[in-house]
Amino acid sequence: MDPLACAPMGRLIVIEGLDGSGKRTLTDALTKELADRGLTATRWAFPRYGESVHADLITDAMHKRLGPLVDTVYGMAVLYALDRQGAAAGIRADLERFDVVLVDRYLASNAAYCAARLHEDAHGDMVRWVRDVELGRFELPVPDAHLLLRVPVEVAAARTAHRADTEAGRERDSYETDGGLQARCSEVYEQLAEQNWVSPWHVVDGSGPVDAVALVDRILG
Ligand SMILES: Cc1cn([C@H]2C[C@H](O)[C@@H](COP(=O)(O)O)O2)c(=O)[nH]c1=O
Repeated sequence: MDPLACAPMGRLIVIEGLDGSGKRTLTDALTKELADRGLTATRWAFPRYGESVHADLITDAMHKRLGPLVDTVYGMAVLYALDRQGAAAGIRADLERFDVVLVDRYLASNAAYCAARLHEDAHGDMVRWVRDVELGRFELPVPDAHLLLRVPVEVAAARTAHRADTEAGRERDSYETDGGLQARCSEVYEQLAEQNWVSPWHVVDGSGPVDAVALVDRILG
């Protein structure tokens, strides 16, 4: 074997969608389907609650624990980006060890949610900023593909409300209770998918069960 040949890198697949779109369930189904095909997979989720100081600061802001202080879109965008920067080396290492690395929310969440909190005129600048900072300056591993779980905003909202009622300690955060934000966010996601922002996007209907077999076929080509 050529000693200079590089080991093949795993694929970095990002799962995106509104709060309540079913990202966790889809990630579980993909993990199982990949294992059934004899492929190794691991997973990450952002923000890294309980694992990074940046995620702790995000939680304070999301649950309105800042008192008279205000969170700003820019401040939040930086915190989310720093949370990911702290994970970059770990993700890179996983890409060398696993066939597939599944990520539940990545920089596209920052682009979609932060843009959705700004006037439409500023959306382009926000989306560019996220890409330049996270992939450019922070050098995060670049995704090979994005999966966007498309669900009507009302369906996603009903799911997060149900989760808050039935799961202990799963109180809805300030983004989840803001229907206007979720609706604008959904629009930005559609634009990112349309542009194949950063990598190819696959749109998946998340209102019912997802066919993981067909989806893995699509992703792996
Ligand atoms: C990962 C990430 C999440 N978010 C938002 C989306 C969610 O409403 C919220 C928390 O994510 P979660 O509900 O999936 O735990 O943070 C961003 O605004 N930027 C990011 O980079």
